[in-house]
Amino acid sequence: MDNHNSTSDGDDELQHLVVKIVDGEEEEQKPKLRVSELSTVLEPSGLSILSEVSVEILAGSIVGIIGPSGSGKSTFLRALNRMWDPPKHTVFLDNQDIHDLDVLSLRRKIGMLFQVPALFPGTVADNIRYGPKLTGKKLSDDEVTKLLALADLDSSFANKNGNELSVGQAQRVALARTLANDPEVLLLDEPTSALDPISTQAIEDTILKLKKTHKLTTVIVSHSVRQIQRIVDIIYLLVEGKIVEVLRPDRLSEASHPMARKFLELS
Ligand SMILES: Nc1ncnc2c1ncn2[C@@H]1O[C@H](COP(=O)(O)OP(=O)(O)OP(=O)(O)O)[C@@H](O)[C@H]1O
Repeated sequence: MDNHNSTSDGDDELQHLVVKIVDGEEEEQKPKLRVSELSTVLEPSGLSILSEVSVEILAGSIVGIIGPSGSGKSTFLRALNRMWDPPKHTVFLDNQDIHDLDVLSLRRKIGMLFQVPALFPGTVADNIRYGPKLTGKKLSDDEVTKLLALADLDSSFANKNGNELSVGQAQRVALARTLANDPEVLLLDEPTSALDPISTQAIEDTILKLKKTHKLTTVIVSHSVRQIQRIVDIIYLLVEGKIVEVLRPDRLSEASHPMARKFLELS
């Protein structure tokens, strides 16, 4: 771990900072996710992707992960809901080791959205109903409409086929489909990098709305430093598999790690 900004459990200064940023008050907030000394080594090559990453993600906060290409951002994000299986005792949801949860229910609690939406064959409504159906729940037309509205789509989309949609519309449907599972945490892996500005804004607005209305915890990986500054409460800067800086969005220019400075200058 570099000395710039430690993220270890004992770092009172960081916790203080995070609590203030998220709430605007000095109120104690519980960590929703805790990552403890997460290291990921690829076998058999021995390539190290993540190295002793320790962070706390507070309930109801929006956390941004930025860093150069190949620094391990997606791997970190995927480890949080076992799309990439982390070692045991390294990732905790509400203080419970995620390995102690059934993987499907974990992924319902921790939903994920990728760079390019992949809709299932069928209508938009079929896609949105898919997750709840797996647990025996059939969403009503009204519930589908509400989920569409949450992702800034009107009810006329419900009967459209996935292949009639633009990428931006499909991404909003993918978001509504993820939200249909009523997740507690949303993982977003460069969710708007393939989208036009209007769809990008719709996704950003939805993320901010969900924070207010549902106190949803969100972790977003983005190459857009501006996007990160627009929506997140706290930024983790990942370089070569290590968190090298923890920064407030309005203080990004204060990054001191040389790689971090270079990355920010070039972004
Ligand atoms: N399954 C895999 N097999 C081999 N190498 C992998 C695998 N997954 C990731 N890597 C390597 O691990 C490193 C980190 O990858 P990761 O996708 O997490 O980085 P990233 O920061 O998200 O990159 P980008 O910004 O380009 O998406 C890269 O060098 C990548 O090539």
